[in-house]
Amino acid sequence: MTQLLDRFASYRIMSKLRNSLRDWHICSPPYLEIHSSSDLSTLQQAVTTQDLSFPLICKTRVAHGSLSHEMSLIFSAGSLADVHPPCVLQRFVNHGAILHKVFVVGDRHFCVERPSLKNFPSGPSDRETIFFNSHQVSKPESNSDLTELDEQMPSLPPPSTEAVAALVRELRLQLGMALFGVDVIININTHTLTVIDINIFPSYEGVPQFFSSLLDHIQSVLDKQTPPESTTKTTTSATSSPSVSSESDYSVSSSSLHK
Ligand SMILES: O=P(O)(O)O[C@H]1[C@H](O)[C@@H](OP(=O)(O)O)[C@H](OP(=O)(O)O)[C@@H](OP(=O)(O)O)[C@H]1O
Ligand SMILES: Nc1ncnc2c1ncn2[C@@H]1O[C@H](COP(=O)(O)OP(=O)(O)O)[C@@H](O)[C@H]1O
Ligand SMILES: [Mg+2]
Repeated sequence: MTQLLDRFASYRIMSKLRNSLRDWHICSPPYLEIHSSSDLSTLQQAVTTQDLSFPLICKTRVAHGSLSHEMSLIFSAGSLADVHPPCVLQRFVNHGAILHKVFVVGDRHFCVERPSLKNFPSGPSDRETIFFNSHQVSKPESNSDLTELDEQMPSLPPPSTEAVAALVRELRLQLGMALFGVDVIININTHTLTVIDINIFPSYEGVPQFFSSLLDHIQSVLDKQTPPESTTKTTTSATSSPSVSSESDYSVSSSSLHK
């Protein structure tokens, strides 16, 4: 669970998805971990070596808390002086300003559309670094110049239902969690489903079925935990089992309920 608090850890999980989900053409953008401050030329060299093309999006290593949503868009090698380690530099992927939030509750998941960053021309440019807070661009009510497309573009296909289901199945296994969120975008050029973020405590905003799904999930956890003999002794034992408090799935759901 703690791995999702650290973008270095969660991005390693994300980058392995390309192999495990090869048949579904799911990927995550290439990125570079910046552990500590170094001189500009070393950083520029690292970016070139990793074949990271501009623009780049820079995000803090820490993935939760108010400061973790402060990020920047960097358009040239000279502007790499604007990064503040520890952080990740990730290739910016044009996606038509649409974010798909996938909210997972046990065996079920729900997709909700959100606003997102607009497209930017590929390749380096002399544009100044743009500093922004992700809550300005990807909350349901976000209304920012950064999410207004500068050009008309054909609408993108929604993410494939089967590919999203495969992604959720794989992440559930890898994370060993039943309550989490995944942010995905569709690359406007390749239509590839691209994973950009995994969230430990998503809001489930826009999912009216959340509470009933959560109850179903808790019930299924309890059903799996109840020893077979006790089910025959009393019909109420499944809902009163005290052992549930040590179940990690339940701890997570409990925290989510308190958000
Ligand atoms: O990192 P912390 O400070 O815990 O902030 C969280 C994350 O930003 C969540 O996802 P993301 O990182 O993708 O923005 C977000 O959920 P949603 O984006 O799903 O709404 C939560 O929104 P609220 O639960 O609404 O506060 C927000 O509290
Ligand atoms: N690689 C990327 N390419 C394009 N847009 C991105 C990329 N990564 C993030 N974004 C945009 O930035 C927003 C915040 O990034 P995200 O990694 O989800 O951070 P947070 O933890 O703040 O939610 C996303 O909702 C999306 O609009
Ligand atoms: Mg996010």
